[in-house]
Amino acid sequence: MASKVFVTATDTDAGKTWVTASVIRSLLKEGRSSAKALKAIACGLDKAGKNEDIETLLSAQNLDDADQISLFRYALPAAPSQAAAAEGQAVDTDKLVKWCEAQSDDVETCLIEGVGGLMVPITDSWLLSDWIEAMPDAEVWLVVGCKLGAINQTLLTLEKLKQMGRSPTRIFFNATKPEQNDWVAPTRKAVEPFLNQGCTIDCLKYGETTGLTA
Ligand SMILES: Nc1ncnc2c1ncn2[C@@H]1O[C@H](COP(=O)(O)OP(=O)(O)OP(=O)(O)O)[C@@H](O)[C@H]1O
Ligand SMILES: C[C@H](N)[C@H](N)CCCCCC(=O)O
Ligand SMILES: [Mg+2]
Repeated sequence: MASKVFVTATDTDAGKTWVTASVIRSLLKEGRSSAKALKAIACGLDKAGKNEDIETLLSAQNLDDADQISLFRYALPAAPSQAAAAEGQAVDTDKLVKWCEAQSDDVETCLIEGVGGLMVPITDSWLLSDWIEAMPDAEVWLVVGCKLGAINQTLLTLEKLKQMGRSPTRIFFNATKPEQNDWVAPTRKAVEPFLNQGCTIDCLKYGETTGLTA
């Protein structure tokens, strides 16, 4: 398994945190303690100042301090450019990339969960795709939230990743709700002919986790 993996998706709520938590649990259970999962930018805090993704990933790693896995946190559940602006701030993208690289240097395997999908603005002039480009040695994994419309979202995402020279090494066809289970196979069937050679395919129905570690 690559030392650095960037987990992106077709959209927000596709299952990035679900997949990332599932994989980090497997890695740590195997005794590979030098693995870490990050949610570097989190948007959406509850009244106690907690973010759901961060809590899920902390719990999967038996950690308790948000600062261990997260750098920028904003209250508004929106794109980072907007969530930061609502607090009179902007994401410092240099700091973000340097922090992710430094975190990755400390461990054998580092999973980095993105935010929403590939074209989400991190700032008004820097997209999530720019974040991936700034981390050229990270593998890209793509999580597909299977539903009507996901085929188009997936092919657009694959096209952009191909243009970037960063086609995914692994794709997850995921159901985030029981009623999405029936969309997993048809979405996979339509997308598979367009996948780059060597891309590993995983299908996760609602409630299923992945034991994958490599
Ligand atoms: N295979 C699955 N089985 C059961 N629940 C799932 C599955 N995948 C995702 N979910 C649930 O669906 C919701 C959305 O998934 P998740 O939070 O992982 O999406 P995300 O891509 O990380 O979204 P965001 O863009 O907000 O980070 C969560 O409540 C999660 O627990
Ligand atoms: C708040 C949410 N859960 C994510 N963290 C942010 C998703 C931003 C999506 C923006 C968009 O694509 O319109
Ligand atoms: Mg998430």
